[in-house]
Amino acid sequence: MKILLEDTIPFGTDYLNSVGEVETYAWQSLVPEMLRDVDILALRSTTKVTPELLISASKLKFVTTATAGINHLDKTHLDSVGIMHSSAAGCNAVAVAEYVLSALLHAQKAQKLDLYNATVGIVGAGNVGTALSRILTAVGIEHCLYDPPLQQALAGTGKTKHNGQSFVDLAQIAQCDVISLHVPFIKGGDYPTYQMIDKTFLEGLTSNQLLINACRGEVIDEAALLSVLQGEKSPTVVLDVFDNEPAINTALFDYVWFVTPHIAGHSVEGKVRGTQMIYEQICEVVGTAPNKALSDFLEKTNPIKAALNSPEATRLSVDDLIAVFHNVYDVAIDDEITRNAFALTSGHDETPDAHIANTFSALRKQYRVRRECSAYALHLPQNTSKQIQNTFTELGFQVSLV
Ligand SMILES: NC(=O)c1ccc[n+]([C@@H]2O[C@H](COP(=O)([O-])OP(=O)(O)OC[C@H]3O[C@@H](n4cnc5c(N)ncnc54)[C@H](O)[C@@H]3O)[C@@H](O)[C@H]2O)c1
Ligand SMILES: O=C(O)[C@H](O)[C@H](O)COP(=O)(O)O
Repeated sequence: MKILLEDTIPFGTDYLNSVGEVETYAWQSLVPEMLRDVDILALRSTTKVTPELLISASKLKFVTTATAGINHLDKTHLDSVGIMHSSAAGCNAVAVAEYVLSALLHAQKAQKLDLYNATVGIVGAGNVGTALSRILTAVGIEHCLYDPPLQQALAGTGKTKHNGQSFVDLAQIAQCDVISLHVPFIKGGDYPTYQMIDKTFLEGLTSNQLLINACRGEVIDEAALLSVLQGEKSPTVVLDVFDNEPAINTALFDYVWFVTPHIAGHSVEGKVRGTQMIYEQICEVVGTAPNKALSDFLEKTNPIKAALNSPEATRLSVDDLIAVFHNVYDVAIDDEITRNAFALTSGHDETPDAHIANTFSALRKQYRVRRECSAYALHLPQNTSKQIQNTFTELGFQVSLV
């Protein structure tokens, strides 16, 4: 069984070399001829699986992506030619939720938000939306959900809430202090998401609101966003994703608070979990039992020793949360790296458009090592209250008192 893997899949060969004859291809080098004798193809989101790519793939029986998003797979075509397909649903949900938490903590620090009195509107309550809801519940931040397909599916089973949270409509989401987008990019059908955050929605926002997009750029009408951002009552905006990646519109950078190059889900855990998931799927297709685990591939981290200002309080203070959590992930670091990379305009011989696309892609490919809360042992003072210990445990830390 020949398995062709994109070289962006961490530990792909280590996971799969006992399952079949593994070959890798360099990122962005895949052409139809390379698929002539391939049975299984595994890739990530920047490789588009189109009818043209598959023209010679007569043996191909399974395509899988080590990512949550699947809009790069032409599912209609795969179904029509009988090629099975799958994805790593939920692999990086926690990473994205941690990205959003970091943005919220910065908003509190910058006095853009009173976090413990704010409401977060989560658009899309799937794996990422649910992971974010869990984090917000752990920290005690009010939130609500907008997800008509899920709401309808749950209504069929007599449920009106998801994860204990209520559903609202899009008009109510538009009133929230924070709006965080976590839907797939879907064109057409009953619940399209293409530009669902449209001109009218954007023009209704005020300077007291924070809009975060870490799902897909196409979900926002980006031209309308730029025009609103250039206006008087522009909301604060955090963008991890853009229209037309990697050839993005960098004019947005001057108006957006934090910009990052589509890395919200790029924790080590998020990526390796993706590999673990596609490994298990491929084992099933091949008919072999998986015998490798995530823990075989994840290295240990150094512990974090937290000196809390108010360890005995019954509620974790935002300052103490910031002091601990920004050891794990700080979106401002990625914003700075991104802006610095795009600021280097000389020393290359590319056209401006090619320079933007290459810079965006390079930032993603060379992304730093970033771990999730679950990778860290957190040492708290002996007098830390049970409530604060629980909050950190629910955030994923391995908590102990020292
Ligand atoms: N920036 C990143 O690094 C990153 C990482 C992971 C995922 N993503 C993106 O985020 C998306 C969501 O990820 P996920 O893992 O939660 O996916 P998911 O499939 O688990 O959840 C998506 C949710 O959106 C809901 N939904 C679909 N259409 C909707 C609509 N019109 N209005 C409201 N809700 C709708 C679905 O019912 C579902 O509950 C992915 O498809 C991917 O494009 C980005
Ligand atoms: O859909 C996803 O899982 C995310 O957008 C993910 O970050 C994509 O990562 P990529 O394949 O582009 O490295």
